Amino acid sequence: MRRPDGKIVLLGDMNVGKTSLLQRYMERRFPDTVSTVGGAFYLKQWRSYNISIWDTAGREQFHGLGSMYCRGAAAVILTYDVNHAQSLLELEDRFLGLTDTASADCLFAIVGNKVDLSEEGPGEGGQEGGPAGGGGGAAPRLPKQVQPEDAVAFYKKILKYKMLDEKDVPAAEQMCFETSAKTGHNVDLLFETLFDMVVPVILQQRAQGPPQTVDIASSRPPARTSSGCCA
Ligand SMILES: Nc1nc2c(ncn2[C@@H]2O[C@H](COP(=O)(O)OP(=O)(O)OP(=O)(O)O)[C@@H](O)[C@H]2O)c(=O)[nH]1
Ligand SMILES: [Mg+2]
Repeated sequence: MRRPDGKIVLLGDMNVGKTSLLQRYMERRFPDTVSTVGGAFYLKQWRSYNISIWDTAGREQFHGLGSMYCRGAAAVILTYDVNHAQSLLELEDRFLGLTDTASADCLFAIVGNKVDLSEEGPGEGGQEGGPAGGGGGAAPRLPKQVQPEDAVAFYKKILKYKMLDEKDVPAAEQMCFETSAKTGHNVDLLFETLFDMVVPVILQQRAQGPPQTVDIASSRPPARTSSGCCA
């Protein structure tokens, strides 16, 4: 099996759409999901690099596994639901600490998912969304509870927590995304922006010594999603 050169990990509360985002990107569809048990990964070839993308369980009972999945990560995608303010608070309270095991150069992306459901968000109708409103059985729109500025403020808190200087890391505006796994809005942009950014981190990790990525040949994640999405 190909050995991954670098690792990206999705973290966030249950139900925010981590599995759906990954399936939208890797399989170009929005299937029904079941709450993830343990974790699962996909392998993505990007240029000449193999990047593993790990989906984790948001459920409290699997919380202890999070720091294991983050070990050596080149990037972490901290995911929340724009229509559910508590999911952003959970990132700070429960998930940020799990990233202590990530690479010292780890990049952080903050992703507000389910914008298709919010009153101000892009509607359904293809990869880049469509007209707002969406008739014909579309779910009723919800008041958006988290604004982009809230995500930017959280990004700045992360820099403080990691004791990083703003000028040494990508700007908050570059690392905060609003997505819809349902319509595909910004999903390619999110993953492909990160892939391009992790390549220098991978090169840096290589220069520092043996990779800290999980050896897929010998690792056994505790369980896979029932969608069986491991590549
Ligand atoms: N409308 C809408 N629904 C979404 C979106 N993303 C996910 N969902 C729905 O939200 C529910 C949870 O999605 P999952 O992808 O399973 O969430 P998760 O973050 O992986 O949850 P855990 O595995 O429990 O941590 C499912 O019913 C999805 O269909 C989105 O962008 N828009
Ligand atoms: Mg999941």
